[in-house]
Parts: sequence; C-alpha cells; structure tokens
Amino acid sequence: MSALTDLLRDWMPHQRWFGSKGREWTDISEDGFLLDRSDPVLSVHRVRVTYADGPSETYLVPLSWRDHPAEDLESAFVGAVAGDGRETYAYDAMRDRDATASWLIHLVNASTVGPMHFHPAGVAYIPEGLPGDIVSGEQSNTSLIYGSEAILKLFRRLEPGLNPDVEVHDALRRTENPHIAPLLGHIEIDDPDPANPPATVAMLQTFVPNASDGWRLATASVRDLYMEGDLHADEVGGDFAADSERLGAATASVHADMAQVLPTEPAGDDWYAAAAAQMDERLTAAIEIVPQLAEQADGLRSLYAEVARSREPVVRQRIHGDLHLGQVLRTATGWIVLDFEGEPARPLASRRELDSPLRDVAGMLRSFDYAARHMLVEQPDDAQRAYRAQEWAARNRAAYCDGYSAASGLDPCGGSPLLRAFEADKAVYECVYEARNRPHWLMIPLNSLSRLTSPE
Ligand SMILES: Nc1ncnc2c1ncn2[C@@H]1O[C@H](COP(=O)(O)OP(=O)(O)O)[C@@H](O)[C@H]1O
Ligand SMILES: O=P(O)(O)O[C@H]1O[C@H](CO)[C@@H](O[C@H]2O[C@H](CO)[C@@H](O)[C@H](O)[C@H]2O)[C@H](O)[C@H]1O
Repeated sequence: MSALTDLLRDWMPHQRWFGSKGREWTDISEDGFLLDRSDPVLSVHRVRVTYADGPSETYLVPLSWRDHPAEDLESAFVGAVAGDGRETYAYDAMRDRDATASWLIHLVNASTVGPMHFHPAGVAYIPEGLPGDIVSGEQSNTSLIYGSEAILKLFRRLEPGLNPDVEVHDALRRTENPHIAPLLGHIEIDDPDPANPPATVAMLQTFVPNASDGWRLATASVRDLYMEGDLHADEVGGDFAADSERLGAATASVHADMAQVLPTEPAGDDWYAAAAAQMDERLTAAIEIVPQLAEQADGLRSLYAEVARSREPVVRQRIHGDLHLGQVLRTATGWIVLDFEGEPARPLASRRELDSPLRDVAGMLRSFDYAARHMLVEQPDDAQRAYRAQEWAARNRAAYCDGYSAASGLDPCGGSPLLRAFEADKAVYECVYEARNRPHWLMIPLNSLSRLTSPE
C-alpha cells in the first residue's frame, strides 16, 4: 500500500461525504493524475474502497499540495508524504481556496486532462478567475460557491453514466423554465473499465443569490404558529399557504417541461403490479433496519395492493425523485427547484427510470408533514401543539395541491390511492434514512405511517 493510500484510509472515514462510515474495509487502492502543476499543485484521485460486507465504492478526492505546512488550511490537512528527501503536504483541495479556480478555468477551455473531460454548457457565462467557497453542511456531495455567480457540485461517489442532475438540467435548458437554476457545465471522468461510460464528477450551475430554502421558511412559519398556541395558521403572521400554493404551481411547471423534453410513456398494465411489488420489497428491506415497521406492514401492504387494483391512469415521465422542502429555494420572485439526482441511496439506473410525477407530489406532501411535526419531537405530549401541527400540515398540503392543479389542470390529491401509497413508500424510505442519520427523528415518519395506514 502506498503512503497516499495510508493517509486516505485514515482521513476519508472522517469526511462528511464518505457514505460508508462504520463498514469494515478490506482494501483501498487509488489512481490519480495532475490537474494543475502549480500554485498549488492539484491532483485528482479515484479512490476505490472494498468492504467485507458488500460491493466496493469509488470516491473522487481532489488534493492540493504544498511544500510547507499551510497554517490557514489546518482543517483541510490530509497528511504529509515523504519523497525525494523532503516532505510534501496534502490538503483537501475543495477547502483550499487557491485550488478552486482551476475547475472553472478548465471548463471555460473545455479541457481534457488525463481521464477528465470538462464540458461547458453551450454559450453559458462561466465566471472564470473567481475562487470558490465551500458550502458548509453539505452531505453526500461537496459544493463550491463562486462569488454570487455559480455553484459547483462535486459528486463524491463515482458511478458510471451521466448523473441525472446534469441530464435533467441539460434537457431543461431548451425550455427556459423559470423554476430551475440553469446549467453552466459539467465534468466527467473516464471509467477505468473502457466498457463503462464515464462518471459525472461535477455540475456547474447558476447560483441563485438572496434565496432561502423552503425548509427554513416553512419551519419559521410553524414556529410562529407554535408561539400562538390558540390561533389558527391563517391568523398568524408568517402563514406559508400562499408560498405552498406557488410551490405547487412551480412543481407542475417543472413536471410539464420535463415531460416536453424528456421521454414519456403511458403506464402499461404490468406497471401497477411492478410498482406495488417494488414498494413491498422496499418495506421488507426496511423492516430489517427499522423493526418497528413490522407493526405497520399489513396496513402498508394493503395500500400498495390498492395501487395494483385501482390502476389510475398514469403517464410515466422523468421526475425529480427526492423532492422535499430542503430542495427548493425561494427567491424574491418565486421558487427554484434544485437537485434532480433522485434518492441518493438508489443506483443510478433506477434513478433515471420513468415514473409517475405523483412521486414528487408525495415527497413534498411528506415534507409539509415533517416541517409541521419536527418540533414535536422535543414535546411529544403537547396535545395543543400537535393539533396545530396537524392543522398547519393540512392547510399547506391543500394549498400545494391547489397550486399544482391550477397550473396543470390535474388535481393530484383528490383521494388518489397511488399518491397515498407513494407517501407511505416515502415515509418507509425516511424511516431508514432517519434510523441511519438522525435516530431521534425516526418517530416523525413512523408516526406518519400510523396515520397513513389507519382508516380516516
Ligand atoms: N443554484 C443554487 N443557488 C443557490 N444555492 C444553491 C444552489 N444549488 C444548491 N444550493 C444550496 O446548496 C444546498 C445543497 O444543494 P443540493 O444540490 O441540494 O446538494 P446535495 O445533493 O448535497 O443535497 C441547497 O440546499 C442550497 O441551499
Ligand atoms: O440529502 P438530500 O437532500 O438529497 O435528501 C436526503 O436528506 C433529507 C434530509 O436533509 C431527507 O429529507 C427528510 O428530512 C427533511 C427535513 O430535514 C424533510 O423535509 C423531508 O421531507 C424528509 O424526507 C431526504 O429524504 C433524504 O433523501
């Protein structure tokens, strides 16, 4: 094993973007190349980790190199490597501001460097020369903001094939949809196996300045309501319903444009049974991780069976795949939908499949539930606030559906068994997500499942 892989073995498990914390490593290997030779030297590494308990993963790790320790980069320090009678010091290049301009310069030049290919999007303006600031709080990806002009999202875990975020944004460029942040370019890296397509490494997108994400705004509205325990949501300052309605309309607009520029197909007879079976399988796997789900299993399975029985008309299309309040930004003029990657845990091929747009509606409806109820985690016995939470969720869910139907002509929420099943399926996914990432929030989706499975 090389000195560098030794360093990476110690460093990677502590990084937020490293998704397999706690798994036993059986091997680590890396192959790297120089992206820039000076000021500072910038190298890019594909790091393959194999595990005792399942398939290997490949992560992308850009490093910047210095001859002397850089005091202002202490938190980005990866380690020192000895060679040629002296040591060089490796840093996380995404946290080294001096190394961040490089990505944009290569994009402007549409460069190819070793296995890496830079693709600017048409005639888009790329703010070459600006340094990038890392976005704090990122999870599976790492993002850099360049001034107030552009944001580069680096996809840490490499998978062969075009990332759906790039694919969808690229297709939507033609529509000039006002609810997305336009694509400025993307970066790919060849797969070591020439039979595989390249993996997407990064996406550059227009930065939306002076915006606030939907989760922050919605939870501020809920907080206002909780302050006034005896007032209704429409009587309190900070009512969110008008925004929810606009968000419904924005979702419908993005769906319509996706259907226009990407493939669509009416659901065939076998789709319903297959969709129900897939939800069933997800439940079975989820029970292994969250055993409390077993109590709801019968109720959930009958919701899924209803999908196969009712066969509501569905035109399958590309969808967002993981729509929630944290994925939308409110600007002075309206809503922007971000991050068309789909559910991060799913394999890339399944995230590209055509599906019912009701999946996204269900995701957002779940999110209203989350926003309303997450503060109850600390006060589970506060019946008054629980009642207010229920009211807030119902009001904003209805407003969202109104906005969606006014813009699309289709009422997504009029008692659809498919929507109900999708909400349940999302809540099952959330149970697994919370059990793994925020166990103290597990009760939010678990409680929602009891409501979804009990007759009204
Ligand atoms: N185009 C953009 N303009 C402004 N902020 C953005 C933009 N894209 C992402 N962000 C900010 O970065 C955060 C993470 O972005 P996202 O694409 O959702 O990454 P992830 O896949 O890591 O969740 C968002 O919640 C948002 O606050
Ligand atoms: O990281 P992503 O944004 O791709 O999404 C993952 O993390 C989300 C949490 O940040 C998770 O969303 C769940 O929690 C949200 C509140 O934090 C809530 O608004 C969503 O409705 C709820 O699903 C998402 O499921 C997960 O894929």
